[in-house]
This record gives sequence, structure tokens and C-alpha cells, in this order.
Amino acid sequence: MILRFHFLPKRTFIRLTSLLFSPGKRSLSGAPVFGKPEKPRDGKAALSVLESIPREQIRNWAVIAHIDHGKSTLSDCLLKLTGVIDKNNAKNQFLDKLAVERRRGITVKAQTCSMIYHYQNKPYLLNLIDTPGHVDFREEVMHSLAACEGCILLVDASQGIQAQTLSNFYMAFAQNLVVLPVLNKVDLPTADVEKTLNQIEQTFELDVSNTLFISSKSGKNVEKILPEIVHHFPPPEGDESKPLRSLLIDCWYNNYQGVISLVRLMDGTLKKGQKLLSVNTGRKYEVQQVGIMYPDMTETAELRAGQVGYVVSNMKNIDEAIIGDTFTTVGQSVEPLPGFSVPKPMVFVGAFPTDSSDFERLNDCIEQLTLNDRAIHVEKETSSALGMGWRLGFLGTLHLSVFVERLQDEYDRKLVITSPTVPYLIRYQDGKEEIVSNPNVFPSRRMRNQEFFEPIVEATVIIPSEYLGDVIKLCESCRGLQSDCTFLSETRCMLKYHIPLAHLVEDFFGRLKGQTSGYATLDYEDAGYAPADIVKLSVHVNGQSVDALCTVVHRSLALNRGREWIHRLRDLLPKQLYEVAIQAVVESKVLARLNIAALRKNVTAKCYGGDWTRKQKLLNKQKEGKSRLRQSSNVSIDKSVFYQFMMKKTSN
Ligand SMILES: Nc1nc2c(ncn2[C@@H]2O[C@H](COP(=O)(O)OP(=O)(O)OP(=O)(O)O)[C@@H](O)[C@H]2O)c(=O)[nH]1
Repeated sequence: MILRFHFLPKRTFIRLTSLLFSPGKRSLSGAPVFGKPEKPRDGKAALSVLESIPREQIRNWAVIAHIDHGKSTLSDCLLKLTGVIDKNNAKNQFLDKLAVERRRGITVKAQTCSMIYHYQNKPYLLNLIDTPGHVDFREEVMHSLAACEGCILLVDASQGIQAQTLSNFYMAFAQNLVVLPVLNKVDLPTADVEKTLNQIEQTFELDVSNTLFISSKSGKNVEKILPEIVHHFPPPEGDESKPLRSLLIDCWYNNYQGVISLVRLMDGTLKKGQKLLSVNTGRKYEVQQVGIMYPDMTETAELRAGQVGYVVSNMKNIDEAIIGDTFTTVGQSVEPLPGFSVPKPMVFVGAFPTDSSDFERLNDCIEQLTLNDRAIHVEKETSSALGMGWRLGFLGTLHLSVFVERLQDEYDRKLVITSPTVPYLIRYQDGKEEIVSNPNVFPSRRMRNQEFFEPIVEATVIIPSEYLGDVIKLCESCRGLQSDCTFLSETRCMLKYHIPLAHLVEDFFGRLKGQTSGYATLDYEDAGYAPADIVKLSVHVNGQSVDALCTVVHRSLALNRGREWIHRLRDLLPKQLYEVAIQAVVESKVLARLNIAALRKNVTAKCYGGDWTRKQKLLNKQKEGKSRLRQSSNVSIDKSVFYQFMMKKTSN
């Protein structure tokens, strides 16, 4: 985490100097006196005041929290309070628009929604961004925060600070935002307000004297958040009279309107008919519609400096929309905004249709899905075992499973997905480096002039202290190196480990939850590459390598993994007319082998009595035939075998 010292937050509740060098508390500058909030004007009627709202009455803010601490429920509550959605609307998690988000109760995509809030006789435009909590979608949170001046740090009072509370707080801190802590779920009998407040105070050195205790579920105290937002979050900076400078923070694809961009205007104004210029690509576009999300796309006459809203232009190809790009008006030259780093896919799989004739249709479905999830990396791939397919790259395993579910939900299509792998780095003698994300192209043996590296992450685990020993054992069994162990309180502990990403991908979190009765929380961030003794593990059936069952593992795991895979395959492969050998092979050496016995046919059945040499002759003939068959045939493995093979989880 890089803390930028040069733009210290004057307005934030935290002072970096005190956070780093002194144990002292900060104080809130003057506790505000809140008046009674006014009754909202419901629905679109509230928008009649939009044009009269000056920049000083705009607030751009996000809700950040650990997974399931109640961000989306709070957002729902606020939208109802301000009349954006009907109070009687029974739909929960209104801003979670994807079926998979609603079914799993997780936010995958950050969503923006504007509200008009009347307070002390003034209308305020509050632009809320509901962010995802899961670590895979960290970049989404980062991009969302770039459009904000403040954020609500929501903490579940029954769970206290968890791994993503920490990482999200530091993200907001690095972006110089005002952070307003709010305790949620105070209705739960297990809520421990006092303890959670202490944790917030000690861990983040935030002033907690005015912290709100709310229940997003029952609505208790939620209305008190709105005046706090008005008072504590600063209005956006910007100048309407300057040339347009807008930051592209998100985009999505609509089959009728093409690419729709979500922008934050830093300076200037944006309206229909304006000619736009992308500072990054130099391409020009014409604005066809602008508006705000209220809660869906709602057209407005213009967008002004400080506002967050959507733009429909004649951009048809989503690849032209680079998140973090700066847009200005044609003819103007402006300094580009800092932009964002491009999220790197960290988990790769091969994906193949269960029925080969479905390839074209599935290709269209994947293209459609990736239009609105550009973090997915797609490349065509051909496997001799599974035919034509794709190599897909994802931000993490949750991202992968969300993609698979969306494919099933939205297009009713299934895929055979190969075992996930991470991108390895090979350095050659001449200093050239290559990232390899497909195990089939990984060298079968290391040449003298090659060095292999594996991706490492810094994992932060928060656990009740009684599980400390078990979790240390687990991390060490995953080749983890401890970098920190801090007691957050008498009963809770934070561990930091450098762990190979390959272990995290293989259900580390599931095992961690299992070891800690579900109490552990995990966050991680990229920590670069480290040299590693990694090898390509292949599975051979009847002497032929099966490319769909090839993987790259650390040498210390190769034997166990190889044994497990050949056992799993033996249980699934049907018997052949001849004996079939299944082998796990590393660097041309067979590590483990199993045989599948041949189908037996009693060729001597018709010989009643008679000379034994006749029977022997028949048996020898059968043996010769089987041997010839084994040498000349490839065992053809049905796709359903691969499907079942991949559905079983690898243990270690
Ligand atoms: N008892 C109680 N439950 C709550 C409260 N707020 C949220 N919940 C429940 O907590 C669960 C998670 O709530 P969400 O709003 O989906 O949490 P989230 O932080 O948006 O989750 P992610 O987007 O996956 O990170 C849901 O079952 C909510 O009903 C609360 O104040 N009290």
C-alpha cells in the first residue's frame, strides 16, 4: 500500500502524522448541529431542482466495507429515504443488478445512484457508489473511490474490523478521502458496539465520538447518515467555466445504445451534441445523451463540474473505452488525469464447450459477457482432448465462478473448465522474460539458461486468537512466509503472510474457514514474483499425454497431486478392451502409475473339455490382439469424464 504523503488530507478525520508517529487521537473539527431532515419529494419529481443545485451542494461518496457488512442494504435504505425508490419496494439489494449478485447476496459490480436530499431548505445532490467487498473486485473499489471526496466505512458491530475493512480503509486513505465510520447491525444480539468502536479507534486512529450506530435492516438511525454526509464530506472541486475534463470511471455495453460511460466531471460541462475527444486514444465522439443514475439512466439537460453521470455517445466498440481515460471537448487541450492501472488477470483456465457443435454459439455468449466485464482475458485455444475452446483469465476464483454462473444464468450454457493456474514467469539467459499462463506451453524441463518465478501475494488474515496456531500451520503448509503478527485486541489477531498465489487459488480460503469455524477473514494483494522450483505435471493415458490434464505445480506437490489425479481419472475412465496405464509424469519421469484392467471376455467359453493346448492358443491370440490394440489406439476420453474430473476439488 503506497501512502502518498504529499497530499495530506486537511479535511479527513485522520492525520497521517498522528497515524504514523503518535498514539494520540484526532478530533473532529466542530461537531455540527443537525437540523431535522426534510421529507423527500418522491420519484422523478425530485429532479426538478437538479439544475439549480450548485457545486457546493454536491457530495460524491462511496460505501466501503468488508464482505456482507451491509453496504447494499444500507444503500437500499438510503435510496428509500430519499425517495429514489419506493418505500414499499420489496426488492432487496436494489443496486445489485446481476442475477448472480442477487442469488449469492454479493456485489460484483460497483453501482452508482444519485439522490436529491433536502436539508435546511437546500437541495443536495448526493451521488452514492455501492462498492463490492470481495478482494477480487478491489480495482472496482479503487476506481469508484477516485470519483469521490468521502466514504462511509461500514463496520458490522457483531464482527468488528475484518480483512477488507482494513484494505478498503487504506485505499480510501491513500486517495485522500474523508472517512466516516458507521457501525451497522446494532440490532443483532451479538453486536458489541463498545468493542468495535475501540477497534476502529485503535486501528485507524479515527475519531469515533460521533460515530453512528445503525441497523440497515430495520432502518434504525439510517436517516442520521444523510446530514453527516452533507456536513463532513466536502463538495467536489472543479470549475464549470474551464474546458471539459472528465474521468471515465466505468462503462458498460447496451445493445441499442452502444457503449455507455460513467464519468466524473472535474471541470467544464457536458451536454448533448458536444464533440468529445479521448485524450488517450485521440478518437472523437459526439454526445447523444447525458444523465444521472436515478436509480436507472435518467436523462438530464447537462452534467456539470463535480457531478457523476452517464454519457451515451457514438462509441460503438467497448475496447475504445479505457477506464481512467480523460475526455475533453474537441479543439481543447487539457492535462490528462492520472488514470488507473489496468487490472491483471491472476487466475487462468481452459474452457471448452461440453458439446463441440456449440462452439460458435458459446463464443458469442462469451463475447457478450466480456463486453461488460472487461477484466476477463479471452484467447482462443485448441486442445487435442477437448477440441476448440478458450483460455480465460480472471481476477480471482470468485470472479471465475461468477462468470461461469452468469453464462449459465443468462445464456443457459455450460463449460468444461480445466484446473485453474496462475501466470508464471520465465526468465531466459539473455534477460528476456515471458509470462506463461497456459500449462501446455510451460517447458517440460528447465534448461540451464532458464529461471522460473511464481506470483506471490501478501495475505492478511484476521482471526480470533485461539486459532492462531492452526492458521500458522496452514499458512506454512502453503509455503507461506510470515511478515507480521499483530494482536488487534486481546482476542483477535492479524497475521500477514507472503504466500504463493497458486495456493490461494486452490481453496486456501475454504481451508482457512474450515480451520477457524468460519471466523477468519482474508484479504490479499499482489506482492510480485519470487523464484520457485516449479514443474510441469502431465497425465499420460496409454502413453499419450492428455493436454487438458496438464498443470504447473511446485516440485514438492507434484507427487501428491499426480497420485490424486491418476486415482481420480481411474475412477472415471471406462474400461477398454486392453489394459490401460495412467501415469503422472514430471520431466519425462513417471512419478506414479495405475492400471485400468482390460474388459474380460472368456474366449475359451465354447471349448468344452478337449485339449488344453487349444484353450492356450485362444488365450495367446487374445493377448496378442489386445497388445496390438493397445499399441495402435489412443484412448478416447469422453468430455463428460473431464467435466466430472474438474468438478472434484483438488486437496492440498
Ligand atoms: N441483522 C442485520 N442484518 C443486516 C443488516 N444490514 C445488512 N444485513 C444483512 O447482512 C447480509 C449482507 O448484507 P449486504 O447488504 O448484501 O452486504 P454487502 O456488504 O453489500 O455484501 P457484499 O456486497 O457481498 O460485500 C444480508 O443478509 C443483510 O440482510 C443489519 O443492520 N442488521
